[in-house]
Amino acid sequence: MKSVNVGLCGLGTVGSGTFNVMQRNLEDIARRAGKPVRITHIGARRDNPACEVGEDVKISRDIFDVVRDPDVHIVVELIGGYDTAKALVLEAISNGKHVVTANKALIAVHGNEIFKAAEANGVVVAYEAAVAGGIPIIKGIREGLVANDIKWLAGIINGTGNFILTEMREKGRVFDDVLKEAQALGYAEADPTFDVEGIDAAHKLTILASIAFGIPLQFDKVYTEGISRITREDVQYAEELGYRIKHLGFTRKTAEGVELRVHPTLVPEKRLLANVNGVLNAVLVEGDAVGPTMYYGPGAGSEQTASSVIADIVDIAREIDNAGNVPHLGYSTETENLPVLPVSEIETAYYLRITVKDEIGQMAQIASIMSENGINIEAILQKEPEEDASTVPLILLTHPVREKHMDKAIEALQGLDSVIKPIVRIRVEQLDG
Ligand SMILES: NC(=O)c1ccc[n+]([C@@H]2O[C@H](COP(=O)([O-])OP(=O)(O)OC[C@H]3O[C@@H](n4cnc5c(N)ncnc54)[C@H](O)[C@@H]3O)[C@@H](O)[C@H]2O)c1
Ligand SMILES: N[C@@H](CCO)C(=O)O
Ligand code: NA
Repeated sequence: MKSVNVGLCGLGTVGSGTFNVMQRNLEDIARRAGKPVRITHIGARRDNPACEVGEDVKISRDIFDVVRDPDVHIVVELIGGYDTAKALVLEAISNGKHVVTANKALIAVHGNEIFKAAEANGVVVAYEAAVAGGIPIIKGIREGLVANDIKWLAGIINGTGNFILTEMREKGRVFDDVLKEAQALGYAEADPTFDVEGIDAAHKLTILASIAFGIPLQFDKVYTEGISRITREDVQYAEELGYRIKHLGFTRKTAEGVELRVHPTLVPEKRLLANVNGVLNAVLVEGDAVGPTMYYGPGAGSEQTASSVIADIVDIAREIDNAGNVPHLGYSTETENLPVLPVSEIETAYYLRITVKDEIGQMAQIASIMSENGINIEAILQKEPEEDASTVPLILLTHPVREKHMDKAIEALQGLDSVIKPIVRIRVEQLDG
């Protein structure tokens, strides 16, 4: 093929970044691809003043005109959301076009169906930009770590959430104020509850677990907790114990099945992951041959994400007549269907914040409930009484325990007369391979 024509659907944050980087680096991109690669058709509801689109590019207000354009070889879906995006991608596939998307919601929820359709039609659906923005993590795992039996991976995979936690810790800012800034910077999802309630991270973890372990995409089985209940006090107490609170996606293969979970996590402050701040993302992957490797970079942003979108476009352009030599989820046959474990069977250490009446004998009662449930305490901090002087926060760090035993202990603790507020629990991961 002499030159490759790209149809761009959606001209928002990522769409405009993709257009501008393609224009700016056109010559280098052509030399790297071995042929000219051009955006020839844009589908957008309105023009974007951030993009100077020349006369040579066709503009359609109906994005479906792009997937029906016989001259377009690669359709780039950057509109986001589930339904229209799914219809658009499936129609592109059935019209024999390759697809590039940044839409993790679409891949995590409808990816199994979409990849099947793509394979049946001999086209590729590429999604590097969908996970960890500009970091080449899909390529890193699916190709770079192909030799390894992957044991586990842990990642900071939502830029907005990490930006919020960082600003709260470093500057003492309040949650809502930082979220507004993340939205203005173009980091947040159209519905920002996807960011702060962990749904976006769960979409990305679904994808990472599938390419790490060769299991089907199973978004509905991810245990998901967001950061919206994290307080400044917990951030501070964690710090006194030598930890940082990070919102992690975590997946591990055990003899019983696969853990798939997204939640705030205490990470020892000396770990690299604990020092990934702002909108930056990082994914730590443990392979049996290579050991731990970490991938670090911008998790969101216009040109940062465009970097991954264009990497996929060039990958396809290089092999356009022979595309598809890397299987969509990295495995060309269905893997043994490893079950996903319920969260009750997962074992982690815990940080607990228990607010008790300031009276004698509390500690003994708490210690005895913990020991009845087989839970060992690693550290206890007794803080100063709170403003009203009648209650004190007790901060406990435990050794690893099955979640179902911790559930029982918390239920018993919560039943004590002296425990007067809901107990806060945050899981702890040492992340030391
Ligand atoms: N913003 C980021 O940093 C980032 C990073 C990685 C992935 N993503 C993903 O990229 C995708 C796009 O995100 P964004 O931040 O660019 O969003 P955005 O809201 O800035 O852009 C989406 C654009 O698509 C347009 N659009 C939506 N439906 C349309 C339709 N039916 N017809 C025509 N135009 C339509 C909107 O008008 C808007 O201009 C999403 O799937 C998002 O999750 C975003
Ligand atoms: N809203 C997402 C965009 C990148 O996927 C984030 O903040 O990480
Ligand atoms: Na990526």
